[in-house]
Amino acid sequence: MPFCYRQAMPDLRAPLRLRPDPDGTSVEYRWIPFDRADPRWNEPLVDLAAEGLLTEAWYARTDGGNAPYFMPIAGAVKTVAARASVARLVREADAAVAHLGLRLKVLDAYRPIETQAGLWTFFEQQVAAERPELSAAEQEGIVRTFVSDPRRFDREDETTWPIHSTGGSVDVVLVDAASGAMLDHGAGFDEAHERSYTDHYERLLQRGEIAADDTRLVNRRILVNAMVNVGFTNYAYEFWHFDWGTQAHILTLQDEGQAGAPQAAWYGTTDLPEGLP
Ligand SMILES: C[C@@H](N)C(=O)N[C@H](C)C(=O)O
Repeated sequence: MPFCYRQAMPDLRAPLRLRPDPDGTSVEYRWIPFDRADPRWNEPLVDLAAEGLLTEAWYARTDGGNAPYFMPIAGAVKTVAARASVARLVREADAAVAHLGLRLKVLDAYRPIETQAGLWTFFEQQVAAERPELSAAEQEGIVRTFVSDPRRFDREDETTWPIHSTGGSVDVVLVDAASGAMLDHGAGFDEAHERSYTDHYERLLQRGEIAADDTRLVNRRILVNAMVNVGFTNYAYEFWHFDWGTQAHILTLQDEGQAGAPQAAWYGTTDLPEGLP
């Protein structure tokens, strides 16, 4: 049974947790240890589409429709794959939004290092072009907020493993079940802007700048509450990013001060099995 405060009938429209440090950026998870004795350590990656989930391999798209990239990212895989238990939990979250006429759609999960490097380069170039007044260190701080750093990756060094290379991280959005159209979450997927911070619209509501029924606020609440209720943690700077079993998952549980939370991650870096393109 995964560690979580699962509610039988969660209020999917409940307000979201606010980041404790609204000025902080990015999360340093690499010092969280791994438990290689955990039975889930060797759990296989599975194709999420074959598991009945809606998927769209955003980074592999060749039709130019994958903003903010508008082109495929190097090494992107066509299969949206995640660890078997992660697939099961996403299915549970998907079922929890069905009564609202909604589905979850997974845009990325397991990610090869080459793709992680391609994303890092994209954000480096974007931030440099948009924020030339910032120092190189300040620019890197923004890049780190939106992408895990792949540059020191070493299979033998567990402090260098980007979370998406473990199959325990998933990037998820809500879509209308009938039309398949992506809902308005108030920011685009992978949009490097404060609008993407999960609590952005909660803060606007607190300041009286939006109404309590604002679609962007409500959609974001439904997505995050559905995923968190089955055991995922959300990355505070990306409304779409969720973890289970990764170093970021453990770090977030610790930051939230959850008593009895696991102390070590159970998914390490892995490879796509042969047969999954
Ligand atoms: C690039 C974005 N979709 C993402 O996955 N960011 C997280 C923080 C990561 O790269 O680990």
